[in-house]
Amino acid sequence: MKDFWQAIKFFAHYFKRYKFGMFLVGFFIILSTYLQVKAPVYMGKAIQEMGNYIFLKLNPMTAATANLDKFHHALGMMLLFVVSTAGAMLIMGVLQSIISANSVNDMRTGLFAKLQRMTIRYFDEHQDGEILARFTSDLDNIFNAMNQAIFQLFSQIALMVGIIMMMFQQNVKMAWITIASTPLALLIAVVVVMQAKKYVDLQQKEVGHLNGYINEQINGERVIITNGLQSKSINQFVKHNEQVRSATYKGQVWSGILFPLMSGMSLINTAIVIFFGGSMALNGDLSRSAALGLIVMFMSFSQQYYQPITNITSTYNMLQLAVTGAHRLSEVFAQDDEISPANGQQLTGIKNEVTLEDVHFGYKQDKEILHGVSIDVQKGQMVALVGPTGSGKTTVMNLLNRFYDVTSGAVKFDGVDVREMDLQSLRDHVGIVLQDSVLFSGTVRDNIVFGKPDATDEEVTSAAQQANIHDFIMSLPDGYQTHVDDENSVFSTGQKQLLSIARTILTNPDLLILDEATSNVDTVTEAKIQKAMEAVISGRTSFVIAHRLKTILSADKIVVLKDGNVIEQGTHTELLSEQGFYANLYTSQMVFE
Ligand SMILES: Nc1ncnc2c1ncn2[C@@H]1O[C@H](COP(=O)(O)OP(=O)(O)OP(=O)(O)O)[C@@H](O)[C@H]1O
Repeated sequence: MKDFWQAIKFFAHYFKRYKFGMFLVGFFIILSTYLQVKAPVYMGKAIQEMGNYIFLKLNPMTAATANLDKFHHALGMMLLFVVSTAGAMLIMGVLQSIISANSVNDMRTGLFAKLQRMTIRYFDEHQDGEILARFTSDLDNIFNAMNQAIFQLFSQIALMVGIIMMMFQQNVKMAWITIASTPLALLIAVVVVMQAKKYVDLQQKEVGHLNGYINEQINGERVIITNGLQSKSINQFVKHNEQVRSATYKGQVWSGILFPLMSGMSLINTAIVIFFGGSMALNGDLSRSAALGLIVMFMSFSQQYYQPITNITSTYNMLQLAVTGAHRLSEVFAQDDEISPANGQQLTGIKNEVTLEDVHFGYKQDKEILHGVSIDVQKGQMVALVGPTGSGKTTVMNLLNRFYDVTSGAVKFDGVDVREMDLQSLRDHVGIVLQDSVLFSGTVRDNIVFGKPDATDEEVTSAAQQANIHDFIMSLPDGYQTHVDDENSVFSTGQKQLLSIARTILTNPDLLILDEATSNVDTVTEAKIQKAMEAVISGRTSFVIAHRLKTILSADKIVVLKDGNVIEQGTHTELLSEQGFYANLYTSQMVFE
């Protein structure tokens, strides 16, 4: 129920942007309902007038007075109402399509803009596929429901109320007869819908499992091929697929029986209406032609009356999916934005030093990762962070750029806490080269000038030369204009990092954070990365996460982290002479070199 109200609030938020359109939709719903329920009245009238005409014509005493004027009038009115109903519905359909398409467009833009404002924490805690699903399945479900169910719900409720009112206005007794079977129809509808929902939910769950399985298998294809696990993989897939088939089939059967059941109910109801209408005529309650007109009118009402129940119940699943989608999108919109302090201090550059002062931090409240880390780096110096996997090296980097905030202690630039700084100015002065560098779709040049779009060709070439990637770029068929994207790229992992280094050189950051890419890198590329790193680090305040110790021998300071504590600090020579953890690490690495 909470989800339901949240969905109402969510849709109201977007619909209120289209107040005039919504007003017009409301107007056309009422108009089309009125026209639709009034048409059977004229149909009954036409039949009654035709009956009157026939009775007058058959009687020689009155045959001369018989004419079809009233019949033609009633028939004309019926046609006018039927055509007008179709016209009103057409306009309503166009309006609701416009509102749906625009609202979903607003949602998509709002969602994307929201993602750009969110903290790194959100992206760390949610899988890519999960975030993507907000844009795909959730927005699709919302769009489908808007187009086919939400406005339909309003118009069908209006139609039901309209038919009931019109029936009671025309004949109270016949109205009671027509609606007498409503409780039974509702009971059938609820049972069928609940059963269908059970299997549609199951189907969604099974499709989720199947997609997860496919994803996992595609990612692990190398391991599968290497270990000859193809048949096992297929067998497992067949099992998942069978579960999807079984749930889909049952859901379809239950959803499918709703229409025949309701049509059957509607026909039985029509028979009851004819039976009671007929007996009213036979009992002489009404003239024969009036009774005939009434029967035709209520036959039409009876058929219309079951439409809303059938239509609302058959779109129930669609509405349910839209409520879930709206709930999920509301959750995303409720996430914290990155906070930049009001009137935060502008960072204009590093004059003296960058420091971490007794920093405690944990990604989750109950699990501290860094336990009082203090590091300082003087302007122009290079600090190397080393330590076993999981010791907290990347975490220190995350705090320097304020991806996360410390629990206690502080990260300071020239004595100013990063939490008091304008976030944009901080990020403008910090450059990051990640281990897994990303390429954006575009040309090679676009990828280098990412942080400085107005860079000249000379600047781009110079940055690529310093990063040792110029020659490779020139060997590509279109040079700097070669089109690349992350999935389908001609660049290896190491070359991507070189490109990323060129990108950073171009932005000329005051503080450089570099996570050395050493995995999957051949020795030639490794040597190139080493040279490129030297070029980008030279004279720049920098933090480097080093996996291969020989790349940081010249560091001004090496900080050794273990289990979130700084256990050693000093230059390479100092640490070697200490004969501690670093010395051991270095000696063991040299054995394998
Ligand atoms: N986003 C996160 N949420 C929760 N815990 C995290 C997150 N990122 C890292 N951790 C945990 O924090 C600890 C330190 O991780 P961190 O990535 O800083 O180590 P690292 O020294 O950089 O390791 P590696 O050399 O393997 O990259 C680990 O126990 C890790 O599981």
